[in-house]
Amino acid sequence: QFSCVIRVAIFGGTHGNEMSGITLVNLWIKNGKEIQRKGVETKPFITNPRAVEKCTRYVDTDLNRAFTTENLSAPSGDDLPYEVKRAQQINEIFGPKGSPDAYDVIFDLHNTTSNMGCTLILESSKDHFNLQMMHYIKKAIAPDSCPVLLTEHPLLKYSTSRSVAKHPIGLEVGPQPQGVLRSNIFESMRVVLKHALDFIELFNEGLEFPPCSVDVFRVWDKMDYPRDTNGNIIAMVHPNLQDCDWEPLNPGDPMFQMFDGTTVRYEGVGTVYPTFINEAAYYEKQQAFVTTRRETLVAGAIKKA
Ligand SMILES: CC(=O)N[C@@H](CC(=O)O)C(=O)O
Ligand SMILES: [Zn+2]
Repeated sequence: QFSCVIRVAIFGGTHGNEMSGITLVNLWIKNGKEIQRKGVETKPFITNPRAVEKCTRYVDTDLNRAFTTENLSAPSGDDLPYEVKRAQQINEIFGPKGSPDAYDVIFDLHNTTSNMGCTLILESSKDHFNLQMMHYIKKAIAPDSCPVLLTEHPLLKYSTSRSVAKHPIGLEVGPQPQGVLRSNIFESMRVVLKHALDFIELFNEGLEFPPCSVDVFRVWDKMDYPRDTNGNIIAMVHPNLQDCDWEPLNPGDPMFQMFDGTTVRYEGVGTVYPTFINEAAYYEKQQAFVTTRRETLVAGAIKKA
């Protein structure tokens, strides 16, 4: 599965207003010492330079939704949206997606305005390499925590920049406003990446990682803000829910506060764990938060061939 040299890319600026990843990647492009590991080729890369320049999420369309087979196989031309052209270039450099030539690992660095702490995003419950890595990171940063969000879902999964790699990993750290750098958020992203690269080095040196289990939050549903018949938002995230990412939300618990002061309560079946609560970038996606359910995944042993 792994060739001799493990190829790793670190993406910053997939969204041009998420400053931690942009800043770290630019630092590492200047001086890569911190991210060098034995037997590992690590490439720091700014994925959406035009959005970074304008300090905006994207220019034409969301790059982190653009890596569909349809986009990647579209005949290239000047009329394509900027991010679709960029997705094709990224797929050429780091992919092709789904092929043996693709990069082994891509870390994609994001910030959120939600109070999610340092979240690892996993795209497949069957990715034992990533599960082992996440297990390693969780142990390394304890007693601090680092929740794993599993985005595997028949309808809600999206085509990310990192998905061109064999093992895609999203790193989502918040709360941090768009266009702003906060030292605590910046440092926690840096620390998680350090442990991740340490893991890859140990794996590359031939260390065997025994079977383990990893607690994850699996994406369950997306919740929109209450709206009037014209589609205008008529409520806010309820104060009891605001900033309570990863905490249980039970049927009957307050969810939204209408502008007229009344409370909208959660009416689902059973306990869910909301996250991406009040994420600024998701207003345009009609999403106030996502619900997740807790699950324990088992990772088989891994060892480099
Ligand atoms: C706030 C934000 O941009 N979150 C990312 C999550 C991810 O990378 O999977 C996104 O929507 O693309
Ligand atoms: Zn982002």
